Amino acid sequence: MKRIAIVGAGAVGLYYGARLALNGEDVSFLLRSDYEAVEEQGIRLESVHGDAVLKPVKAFRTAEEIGPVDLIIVAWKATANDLFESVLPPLCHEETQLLTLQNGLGNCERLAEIVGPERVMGGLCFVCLNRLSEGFVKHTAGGKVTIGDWLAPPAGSKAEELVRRFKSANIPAEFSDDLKTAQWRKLVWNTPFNGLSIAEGGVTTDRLLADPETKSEIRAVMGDVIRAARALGCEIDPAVVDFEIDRTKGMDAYRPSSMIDYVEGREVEFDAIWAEPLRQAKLAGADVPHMEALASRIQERLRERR
Ligand SMILES: NC(=O)C1=CN([C@@H]2O[C@H](COP(=O)(O)OP(=O)(O)OC[C@H]3O[C@@H](n4cnc5c(N)ncnc54)[C@H](OP(=O)(O)O)[C@@H]3O)[C@@H](O)[C@H]2O)C=CC1
Ligand SMILES: CC(C)(CO)C(=O)C(=O)O
Repeated sequence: MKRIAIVGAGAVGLYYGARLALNGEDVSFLLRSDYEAVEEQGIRLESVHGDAVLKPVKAFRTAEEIGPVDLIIVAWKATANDLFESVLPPLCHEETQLLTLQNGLGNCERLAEIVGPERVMGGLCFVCLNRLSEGFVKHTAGGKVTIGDWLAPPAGSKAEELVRRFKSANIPAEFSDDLKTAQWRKLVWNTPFNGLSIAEGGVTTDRLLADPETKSEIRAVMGDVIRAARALGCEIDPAVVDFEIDRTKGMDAYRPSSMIDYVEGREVEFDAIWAEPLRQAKLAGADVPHMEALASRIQERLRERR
């Protein structure tokens, strides 16, 4: 059987790791603050796709204790990526594959520097997951994971095989043969909603949509993201703007992951979700004034918080 390690076992890592383990996969979790609770109570999922408990859990405090695995799933915030160089080597053998489920841009590139681009995959999670207490994840909406290879393989996609394993574990998943476009497609949501939830001082998505001014800003930022993607050769249908706004209405008072980090005083994934997309947009010559203004407002909020 193939061994899997979850690096960053928060909302996303606990949820997908537990689903895979419940389907018989050999999953080890690298845990920090949740270690004791998970050892005692296991991982508990309350989910629109069915509640579940994983117990016992293969729980570890260090990568060295886990040892080499066949697949590493990275699900910590991009703000922890500087630790890749120390955490990943003990988990790798010569063919270990890596899947990042992180939001934003720049994560695959960091992994590719360590193991080479052909072993890296990216997954975009169109899902609402919150870790409500240690080892306990609530999954309130959505569920699809779009998985693609960072470097299009000459034959036999690793990502396609992984999609099959995710689906068999009760995780809706689809394969993308264009990971870069899929990443920008995900940013169409994260850039405005995660961003304005911080820029407006820590507010939920229902409040952003209830205010005509912020709602119109959401549309404008989404337009910029789609324009930036196009300048980089990634075509996104502008109809996704209405689709995403309607989908978000169904999430009620949702707290985007970056907004939770902001209100709880933790580091925010600013580089991955705003700075790097903006840098790439400008390099490609895209006119993105709303993305730019939003990034400045977030920086201002983060400065005030210090
Ligand atoms: N939540 C969601 O619905 C979605 C999130 N995403 C993306 O997925 C990624 C993960 O998000 P999410 O699960 O919400 O984040 P969480 O904050 O819930 O989880 C991050 C986890 O990483 C762990 N971690 C951080 N640093 C280390 C370290 N040095 N060693 C071991 N563990 C560490 C944290 O441990 P500790 O608890 O000890 O700090 C925590 O368990 C992000 O990129 C996010 O943008 C994408 C789509 C949806
Ligand atoms: C957009 C969403 C809710 C998943 O669809 C997400 O990525 C987040 O909360 O960060």
